[in-house]
Order: sequence, then structure tokens, then C-alpha cells
Amino acid sequence: MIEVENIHKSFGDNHVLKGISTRFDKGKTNLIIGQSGSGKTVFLKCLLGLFEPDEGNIYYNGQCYSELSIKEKRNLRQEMGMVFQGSALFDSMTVEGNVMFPLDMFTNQSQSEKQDRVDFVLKRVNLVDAHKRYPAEISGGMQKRVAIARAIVMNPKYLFCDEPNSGLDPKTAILIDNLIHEITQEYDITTVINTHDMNSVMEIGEKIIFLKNGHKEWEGTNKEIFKTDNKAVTDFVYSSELFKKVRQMYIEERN
Ligand SMILES: Nc1ncnc2c1ncn2[C@@H]1O[C@H](COP(=O)(O)OP(=O)(O)OP(=O)(O)O)[C@@H](O)[C@H]1O
Repeated sequence: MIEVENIHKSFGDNHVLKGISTRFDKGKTNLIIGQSGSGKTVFLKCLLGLFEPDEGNIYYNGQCYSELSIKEKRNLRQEMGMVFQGSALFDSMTVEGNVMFPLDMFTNQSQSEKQDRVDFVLKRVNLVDAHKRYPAEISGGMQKRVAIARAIVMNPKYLFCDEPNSGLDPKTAILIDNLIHEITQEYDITTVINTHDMNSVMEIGEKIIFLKNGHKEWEGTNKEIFKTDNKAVTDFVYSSELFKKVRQMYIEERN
């Protein structure tokens, strides 16, 4: 679980995060949504410990980040997996090499232990024949699976994903969303996803927080987002005609 308590972050005069408080539960897929420039990436980077908030605290399973020693922060960092926008794989390494990288860097496991773990996670993301291929030789959807395998290879307690669907066709995007959602539940991970994808919001948004100009404008579940009267949320989420119609149908069905 991650608890966020009144965090503020500025860059010079630009007050980007303005007192955000929320909670992300474990085993749940938590989404951050909001317009471009609303502070989603800065918020995600604060959760990852890449930016230190100017004010406020973040608690990871009850441990206050700012009170941890350097060694404790390093240990916490190893409990975090990250799926970067665009996958961010190492082009010169095979699929297997990419997934093994965190184990090489942060563990003293034997080669056969590492190999077993890599085989296990690649199987879990449904990639069984790609071990020896290079990122350039596989599709965008497969690259995303490799990125997910790499993010979970260290058995993380926290998984952060920045736009995991960007650049994918709608069908592959749904498969990737479902994979992240299943893994979150299966391994009881606290997952936080920064997304623009409204389909993800509807399908896997067990908890959604909507940022507007650095404030938390709204939070709730994918079921509640259908019903909310918050105009900023409805203008943003239902900006497309298709989603407007879906919402209308939902409301009519309920009446
Ligand atoms: N390292 C930085 N230094 C200075 N300003 C920054 C830095 N990172 C982000 N900002 C500023 O913080 C604000 C919010 O940016 P952020 O990237 O969090 O938006 P976002 O909601 O993720 O947008 P998008 O959806 O387009 O990725 C912007 O005004 C941006 O210029």
C-alpha cells in the first residue's frame, strides 16, 4: 500500500503538485489520469523516489520515505518495478538479457537461478519463444511484454507504469492492460499506472485519481466514474462522442 499525504512539488515558480493526498491499495490497479501538463508524470516520479516532494510525505507499507536511510531507500527502490513509456529496452541485449539485467545488477543469484526466474517471468507474460531475439526483431506488443517481465523479475511490491499502452493498437492495448491487471492481483502488487487511455480507465480502473492543474480533482472507481457529475471529469473522460454515448446508455439503463 502507498499513502500519499499532502505532497507539493514546484520547479522554480511553477507549482506543479498542489497538496495531493490519496491511497493506493495493494492488489489493485490504480490509475492516474488528467490533461497534458496536469502533473501526472511528476507525481509518478515522486512515487518512484526520483523527485523528492517539497512538502508532504509518502508512505510505502507504512514506512515514511523521507525518514528512510540511504540504504533503506535503496532497498525500497529494489521493491519497485517500472514499465517505461516506449518500453525502454536495451537494444543491444536479447530479450533474455533485458529481463535478466535487474537480477545481474541487484542480486547474487547463481546463473541457473537467474535463468529459472527469467524463464518463469517470460512464460508468465506469454513469451516463450523470444529469449534470443533482440528488441528490434519483435513487435511493439511483445516489447511491452518484455518490459513487464523485466519490471516483475525482482518480485516487486510496487509496479509503476507510464503510458503502458502508448503506440499499441487497441486490441494489443487491451491484452497488455489485462496482463498488468492479472499480475497485480496474482502477486498482490500495488500498481500505479499513468494513462491517457480511456479504455484502460473503464476496464481496469479499480481506483482512478484525476489530476487537474496539480490538484486531485476527483477520485473513485471505474464504476463511479460513469455516475459522477463532476464536470471537469466528465468533460475529460467523455470528450469523445463514443464515450458520451456509452455513458448515456449506462445512465438510461440504471433509470
Ligand atoms: N524536471 C522538470 N523540471 C522543470 N519542470 C518540470 C520538470 N518535469 C515536469 N515539469 C513541469 O511540470 C508540469 C507538469 O508536467 P508533467 O510531465 O507531470 O505533466 P503530465 O500530466 O505528465 O503531462 P503529459 O500527459 O503531457 O505527459 C509541466 O509544466 C512541466 O513543464
